[in-house]
Amino acid sequence: MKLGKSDTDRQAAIDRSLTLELVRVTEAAALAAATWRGKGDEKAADAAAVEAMRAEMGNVHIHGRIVIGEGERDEAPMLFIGEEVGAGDGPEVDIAVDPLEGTTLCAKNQPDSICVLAMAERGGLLNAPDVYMHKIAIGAGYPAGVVDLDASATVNVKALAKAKGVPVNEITACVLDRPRHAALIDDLRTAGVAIKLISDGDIAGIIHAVNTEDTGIDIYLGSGGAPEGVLAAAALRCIGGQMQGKLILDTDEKRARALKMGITDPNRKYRTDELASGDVLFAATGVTDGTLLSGVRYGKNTVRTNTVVMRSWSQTVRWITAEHHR
Ligand SMILES: O=P(O)(O)OC[C@H]1O[C@](O)(COP(=O)(O)O)[C@@H](O)[C@@H]1O
Repeated sequence: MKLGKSDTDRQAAIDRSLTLELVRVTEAAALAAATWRGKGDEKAADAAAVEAMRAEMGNVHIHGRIVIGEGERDEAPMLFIGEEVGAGDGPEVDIAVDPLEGTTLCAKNQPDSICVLAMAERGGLLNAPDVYMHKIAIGAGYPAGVVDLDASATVNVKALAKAKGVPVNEITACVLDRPRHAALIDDLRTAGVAIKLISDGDIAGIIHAVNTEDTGIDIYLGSGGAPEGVLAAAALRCIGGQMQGKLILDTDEKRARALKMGITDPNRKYRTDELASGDVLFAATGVTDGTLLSGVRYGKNTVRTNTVVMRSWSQTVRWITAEHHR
């Protein structure tokens, strides 16, 4: 991975030893959620992940503040927006969490349910309200702006194919399988693109579009949760690639909610480094077996977890398999 000039020129703002502490946090959430795998109860799985993540976060040496979490203080008892987390004896950082991304995937024991956390310098993560976001993402190595949210899907896949030097029918797009994407899916198929439909989990979907050599996916397109968009951008700051996101603020109530969170331009298109800026850490642990990570595995005496942890400043990506004694 190549370092961007702006990354090499600045000092690392977050102590690197925190990366391993984050791994413990997402591991704890995954171990808790895995006990609810395949049991058809999304809420219980999510609650278990939230509680475990919150408890383990108390051991991390930070003055943390949740900017993306389980909702507003009145709707979430733990990991609510604005909650102070961490041991209180380290740097001031902002935290975005999705304690269980793909609650339905976990409840049905389907691929790519993961526990996710990102950490950035204060003010480094967009305080996104819980609304939908239009998203587009591609891997590294393309000129800036080769795809753009304001262009049609057809124009984007043609531009991407040209930049890759392949015919459009060799491009694969990842799209969330939702009725709202019917026209998008039609347009992509008419253009000749192969579509990988996913039932949930667009953080993994976006990371897959950057890991093209491993996944065969060239581009992610469509709308999904805005909080998930910020978390995906945090990952892309570490692994490269391009992403754009635009909040869907289509009612007065949503625009007012966004304004309360400091978003003054409801039509703004955000680049990756505007969704997650400065020094950023990202960690995700697999709950169910997936393309991104293996899920929690129960052995006779040990339980195994798989985690990816990355950092934007060094662009280091670590894959950590841990054996936890029972
Ligand atoms: O299911 P919707 O309303 O289309 O929302 C899409 C969002 O739901 C997810 O698929 C799963 O979210 P949950 O884990 O909250 O169920 C996200 O990855 C995605 O951003």
